[in-house]
Amino acid sequence: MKKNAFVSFSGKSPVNATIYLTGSKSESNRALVIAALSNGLVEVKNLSDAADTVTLNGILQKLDKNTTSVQTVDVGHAGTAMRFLTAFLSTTPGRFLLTGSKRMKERPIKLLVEALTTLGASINYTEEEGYPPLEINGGFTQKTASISIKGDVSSQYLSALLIIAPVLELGLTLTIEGYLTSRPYVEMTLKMLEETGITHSWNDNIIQINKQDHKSSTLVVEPDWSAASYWYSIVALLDDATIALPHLKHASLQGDSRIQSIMTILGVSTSRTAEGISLKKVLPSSDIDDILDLQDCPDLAQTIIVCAAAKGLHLKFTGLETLKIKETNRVKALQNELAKIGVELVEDNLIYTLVCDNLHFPEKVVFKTYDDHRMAMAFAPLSILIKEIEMEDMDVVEKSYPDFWSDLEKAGFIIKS
Ligand SMILES: O=C(O)C1=C[C@@H](OP(=O)(O)O)[C@@H](O)[C@H](O)C1
Ligand SMILES: C=C(OP(=O)(O)O)C(=O)O
Repeated sequence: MKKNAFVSFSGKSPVNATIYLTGSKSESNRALVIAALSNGLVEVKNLSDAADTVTLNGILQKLDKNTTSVQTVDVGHAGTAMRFLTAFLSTTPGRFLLTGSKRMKERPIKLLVEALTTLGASINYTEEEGYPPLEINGGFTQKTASISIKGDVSSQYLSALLIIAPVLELGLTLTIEGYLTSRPYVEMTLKMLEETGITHSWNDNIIQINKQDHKSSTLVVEPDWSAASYWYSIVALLDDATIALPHLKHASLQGDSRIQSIMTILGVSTSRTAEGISLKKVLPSSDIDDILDLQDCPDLAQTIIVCAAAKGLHLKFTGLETLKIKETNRVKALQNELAKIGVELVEDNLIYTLVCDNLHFPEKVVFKTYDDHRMAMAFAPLSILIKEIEMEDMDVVEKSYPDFWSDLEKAGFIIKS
């Protein structure tokens, strides 16, 4: 049963809180699949509590290597798990039906399936062509090392292919066609592979990985920068606040650490401390780019757009194309919910502009979350400005940040369900 959260802010200022964020979902999901392919050589520490990671871990633990019957693998809403498992199961002897939630069946996977099929994998669609569920006959004889894939739909396809590359008999030569979206996630994949001894070359648009063994190593997952972004929004909307985020790394594997520089324009300064990172409310920097390009960090888009809207900033954004194929169509979801505070997000030729002339904060707003954790977490900070928010389906946050609501309580928010 879905339950709603009633969120308000105590008004107590200044806010001083220390928040221990869970591990990065992206790093955790890579670590799990790399470890599963490493013949027991790679160990993983500090796994995320994110439901997507718990789901992927459960699936990998439960796989039966000795059965010839079809194993049904259900990833729910977990996009990275779907993409990584499509590649992983293709290399794993056995028969699998890889499926997910209703929304997962609307999230495209054709480019990845085509790339794997070119390598030699056996994958069929059981419902709509180009979308999960997939029927996978795992453990293929590789036909070629060379494949190419469009880079502008989802970087997860590339990461999925790169993670299995070291165990492919002929290795992998991956040509990226066109623009590479979410590029830092591909860099994260390669860096984590490097930590486990896997070497690669990346020249122009070609990434090459030879067949090679992982080395005995430990992948230690960093705290989640996407989760940290909601704390930046909270600090930006408060009059006076200091938030400590222990163990968070300034120089991170995660591209979402870019929130540090972006949030200077919304009035949050970041400092490095002996423990990790500390956020403080400051005067906003006036050094604003004409257009903020979010292609490298799509998961920050909702945080930044909602926070900027609440501050009445007429900012412009590009790089939002991939938002339409995530947990929901995030552009539409943002447009619908921002309208409730009088803000429009207007698209013109792939440039999105916040129009805040009618910005207002009603006494109470009910926000919908569209089965999207980031909708709930991006809009919750508005309870600093709106007397009461009713957030639909509060447990949606479990996908990446299960402690979100209890962490808010530590900073003076009041959460009732
Ligand atoms: O590889 C990853 O861990 C991710 C890549 C991004 O997806 P796209 O590459 O589809 O933009 C991001 O939005 C997602 O939350 C996690
Ligand atoms: C898009 C996301 O996740 P995924 O694609 O893994 O479902 C996300 O966490 O914002």
